Order: sequence, then C-alpha cells, then structure tokens
Amino acid sequence: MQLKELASQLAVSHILGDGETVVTGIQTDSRKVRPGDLFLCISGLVTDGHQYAAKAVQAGAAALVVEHDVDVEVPKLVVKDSRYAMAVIACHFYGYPSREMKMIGVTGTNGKTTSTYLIDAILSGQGFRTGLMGTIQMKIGSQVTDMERTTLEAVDLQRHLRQMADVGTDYCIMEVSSHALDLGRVKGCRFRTGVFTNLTQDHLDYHGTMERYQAAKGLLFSRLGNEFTGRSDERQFALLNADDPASAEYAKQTAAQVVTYGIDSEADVRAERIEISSKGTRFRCVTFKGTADFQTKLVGKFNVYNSLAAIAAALLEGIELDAVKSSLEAVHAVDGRLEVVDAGQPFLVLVDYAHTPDGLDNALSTVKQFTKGRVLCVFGCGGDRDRTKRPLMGKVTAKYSDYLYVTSDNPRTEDPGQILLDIVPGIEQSGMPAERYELIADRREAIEKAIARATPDDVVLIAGKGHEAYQEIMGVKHDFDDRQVAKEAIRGRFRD
Ligand SMILES: CC(=O)N[C@H]1[C@@H](OP(=O)(O)OP(=O)(O)OC[C@H]2O[C@@H](n3ccc(=O)[nH]c3=O)[C@H](O)[C@@H]2O)O[C@H](CO)[C@@H](O)[C@@H]1O[C@H](C)C(=O)N[C@@H](C)C(=O)N[C@H](CCC(=O)O)C(=O)O
Ligand SMILES: Nc1ncnc2c1ncn2[C@@H]1O[C@H](COP(=O)(O)OP(=O)(O)OP(=O)(O)O)[C@@H](O)[C@H]1O
Ligand SMILES: N[C@H](CCC[C@H](N)C(=O)O)C(=O)O
Repeated sequence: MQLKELASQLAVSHILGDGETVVTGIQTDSRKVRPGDLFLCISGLVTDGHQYAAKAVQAGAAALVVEHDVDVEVPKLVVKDSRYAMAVIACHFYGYPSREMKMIGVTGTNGKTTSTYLIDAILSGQGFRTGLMGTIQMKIGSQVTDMERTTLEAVDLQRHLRQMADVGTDYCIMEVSSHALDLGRVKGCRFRTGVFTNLTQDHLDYHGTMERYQAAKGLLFSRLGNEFTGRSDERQFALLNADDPASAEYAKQTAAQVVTYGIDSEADVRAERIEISSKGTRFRCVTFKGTADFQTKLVGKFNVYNSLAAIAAALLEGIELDAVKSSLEAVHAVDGRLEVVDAGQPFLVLVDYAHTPDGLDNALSTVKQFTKGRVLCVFGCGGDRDRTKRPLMGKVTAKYSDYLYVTSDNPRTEDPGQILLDIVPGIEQSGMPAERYELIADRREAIEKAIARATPDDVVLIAGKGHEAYQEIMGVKHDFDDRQVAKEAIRGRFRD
C-alpha cells in the first residue's frame, strides 16, 4: 500500500518525501521491524518511539509515521498524534476486518474473560465460527495461542482480526480493557454488541480516579452507534448490568439499543431463585424470549451475572433460550477461575484469578457460603499496579478468611516485602488478630503452609494468578503455576 493512500485516511497530515513509497507491513516496535515496514513512532508513557526511528530504518523500514521530523532518510508521514493515527492506519491497511464479522466486545473490571468464554461456548455450540481474544487466549479458526495482554495494540489487533475474517469467522468475541479504550487500541472497530460487566476499583495507577476509569470504559458505549465504522444498516446493542450504577451513565451515552441484565433490578434478562453450591449454581432466568431454569457448573453469584450477560448476548443474536441453556449448562469452570485442584486431598483447594478488592469479595464470599470448616486464603498484590487497592484487598480477604497467607503475586519491579507491608494496614483495620495471618514473600512456601494447615471441611483459596503459568520478578518470568505448586504441596504432605 502506498504511503499517500494511508495519508488520505487522516484529516490532518502531510508527507515528507515520496508519497508513492510502498509499505508492506506496519510496526510500532523497532525491534520487530521487517524490510518494507511502515514504522510508527509512538510517544509512549515510558519512552518515545521517535528515538528508535534510525534503528527501525536500519532494520529495513521503508517509511515512518512521525509527530515531528526526525533525521533519517526515508519518506515520513507527519501526523498530529501517532497513537491516534496508528488505529486509523491499521484499520485501513488491514481492510477493516471488524466489518466482516459480528464483534462482541466485553468491558468491566471483573468478569470479562469468563463472560467472553461463555458467549463463545453458546455461539460455537450453535455452529457459528467464533474467534476469541482476551487475557488468557486468542482463538483464530482452530488455532489457539496464549496471550500476554487483555487487548492488543491497534496494529496487532487489526492484523489478527484480518486473520479471523479470512478464516470465515462469524463472531469475534473480545475483551476490551479500559487501557485499550483510553489508548485508542480498538478505535475503528465496529462492534455489534458492547457488554458491560461491572465497575469497581482497579487500575487507579493508570486512570487516576474512578471517574476517569468509568469514563474510559464508557468509550465502548459512547462510540457504539455514534462512530461511523461501516455497515450502518445493522443494529447495535449496549448490554448493561442493571445492578451496577455506572450502567445508567453508559445508557445515556450510547446511540445503540440498550438491553439490561441483572439480579436485583427489573432487567430485560434477570435471574431469580439463585441456589449456590460448591458444585455449581441453579437459577431461574426470565428473559424477553421466555423463562428457563438453569443449572450451571459455574460457582458463585458473580458467575450468575456472567451467565446472564452471555445469555442476553446470545438471545440478541436470535438464538433460542433452550439452545442457550444446553450450551451454557455444558460449560465447566473457566481456566483458573475457582478451578478445583484435586490431588486426592481430603479438603477443597481452589485457584482463582481474583486480583481486585471486588473480585476477592466475590470469590471469598462464595467460598465462605459453602465452607463447613475454615477458609484459608493465600493471596498477594501485583507490583507496578494500583497501590491503593492493596490495603482494600487485605481488608476484604481478612473479612472472609479464618487464616491468611499474604504473599507475592507478580512483584514485577517492586520490592516484594514492601508490597506485603502495603497490604497489612487493611488486615489490621479489619481487626484480624496477628496470629491469624502470616507474611511470606515466597509464594510456594505460602501455598505449602496453607496446604499443611488444612483439615477436612476446610477450603484453601489461592487467589490472584489463576491461569498464569509464571511469576514475574524484575522483568523475568519464572515458571510458576499455582495449580501445579498446590498439587506438589499436597503430594508432599500426603506422600506416605
Ligand atoms: C499503559 C500501557 O498500556 N502501556 C503500553 C504502551 O506503552 P506506551 O505506549 O507508553 O509505550 P512505551 O513503552 O513508552 O514505548 C513507546 C513506543 O516505543 C516503542 N519502542 C520501545 C522500545 C524500543 O526499543 N523500541 C521501540 O520501538 C514501543 O513499541 C512503543 O511503540 O504500549 C507498550 C507497547 O505496546 C506496552 O508495552 C505498554 O503496556 C504496558 C507494559 C502494560 O503493562 N500495560 C498493561 C497495564 C495493560 O495494557 N493492561 C490491560 C489489561 C488491564 C485489565 O486488567 O483490564 C491490557 O489490555 O492488557
Ligand atoms: N462478574 C463478576 N463480578 C465480580 N467478580 C468477578 C466476576 N466474574 C469473575 N469475578 C472474579 O474476578 C476474577 C477474574 O475474572 P475474569 O478473568 O473473568 O475477569 P477479567 O475481567 O477478565 O479480569 P482481567 O481483565 O483483569 O484479566 C475471577 O477469578 C473471580 O474471582
Ligand atoms: N490484567 C491485570 C492482571 C493482574 C493479575 C495479577 N496476577 C497481577 O499481576 O497483578 C493487570 O495487568 O493488572
């Protein structure tokens, strides 16, 4: 594609050099540039991509997108904001793949991964070809790859959406993080349905305030039906959690048809008569397409919300309630979400991905509901992330646990000992006596101690890392899988 064609997509830009220069790929990271690529210099939060222009050209970049001139001898497309230009250019370069599929985007603090998995299970159960993108995995056709991010940068996102469209995908179900919305990663994507799960504290390191965090998530809904992204004939839906106060605001901002789900409110799709056990959940689902009794294998009230979101999304696609019911009831636990670790021990061990105060509240209150003995909880807080959530996570875990093992999550570049100390004020505030919690920076040791203390009827909940198979310390990802470590600890204890 010629540089001038890409320039024509941007309202404000000019070319320095030959506009007929052909680019054969797009790249935002100088270390990944291939000959013929267009290298976009992004002024980032940590470093400035313009500094790597020369390196990109050495690697074969045929042209650059810049915000100001840089001293390298290739044609340049000068733009006002290269991050914004990135999404526009990527959509055009890859031929607007989101217009060739029905896209369902899920945003919210917690429940995105679970909801996308459930929607995927129902739609693929109906024979639709589905693609999936989110925190755990990306599925394109029959190919499944692990993911490092919740929502990809625009260039990578559009490239993968093109692959999805090319293999004949009917529906792409994707998680849309608040970072992605704020940084314009999904700009230009045409969503058929935007789903909102909930809004509680997280990521204040990035967004600063809850108001800004809420506004970032709102971009998914304010753009739905408002931003021209092609195929304007098709209806679009904002599927909102009626029990979350943020939904009222999102409903006002969207031009899409608002459909609600909930438990405590009069929603379009709602659950009644909820019964929760350690094996699963029963509820009656009242919808605009009839009523049905569900018995799912997913545990907890929060999973009723995730189920309702998925049921509503599927009903909006014209799937009958009976068919929705049979697909949803067949779903087992999602990877690392209240996942049972069974190595033959006489007590229940669960691994969960709760890593926010509300996620922990939901996971632990659910566990507490069906635990006859004591709740032993192992948890920590990630480094280089919202520090203000740490005492809140301490407080909520102390509220529900009989014994707490405060340990490291992914310390990243922070001092693990300091992260633990940041959690303690919350535990103290809850009034938990000092003999009922321990600070153990080594996560393996913490898991081993919890397993060693458990007796029949107790439940050990290992929270925070769920499906993650690593622990990130000072930029190095060490092999570490809570499920594996827990199994080893159980085998160690019951060896004889
Ligand atoms: C806040 C955030 O999302 N930042 C992301 C963003 O950083 P940035 O734009 O500030 O980039 P930067 O690191 O300053 O670099 C500037 C530019 O120089 C380029 N560069 C840099 C070095 C080099 O040698 N060569 C080079 O070309 C970079 O590729 C980039 O284009 O772009 C970078 C390149 O793609 C990302 O690595 C970085 O993610 C950071 C590491 C991150 O941790 N992001 C997390 C918080 C995130 O996005 N999380 C959400 C999930 C949240 C949820 O739970 O809901 C997600 O969607 O994954
Ligand atoms: N609807 C919900 N409301 C509150 N908590 C939830 C909900 N669904 C799941 N959780 C809790 O949050 C944890 C993470 O769930 P899930 O992976 O589905 O969320 P997510 O939004 O994808 O998270 P992230 O984007 O941070 O990876 C679960 O392990 C569970 O403890
Ligand atoms: N998407 C979330 C995941 C957090 C997972 C938790 N294990 C941690 O490292 O804090 C984030 O990047 O904040």
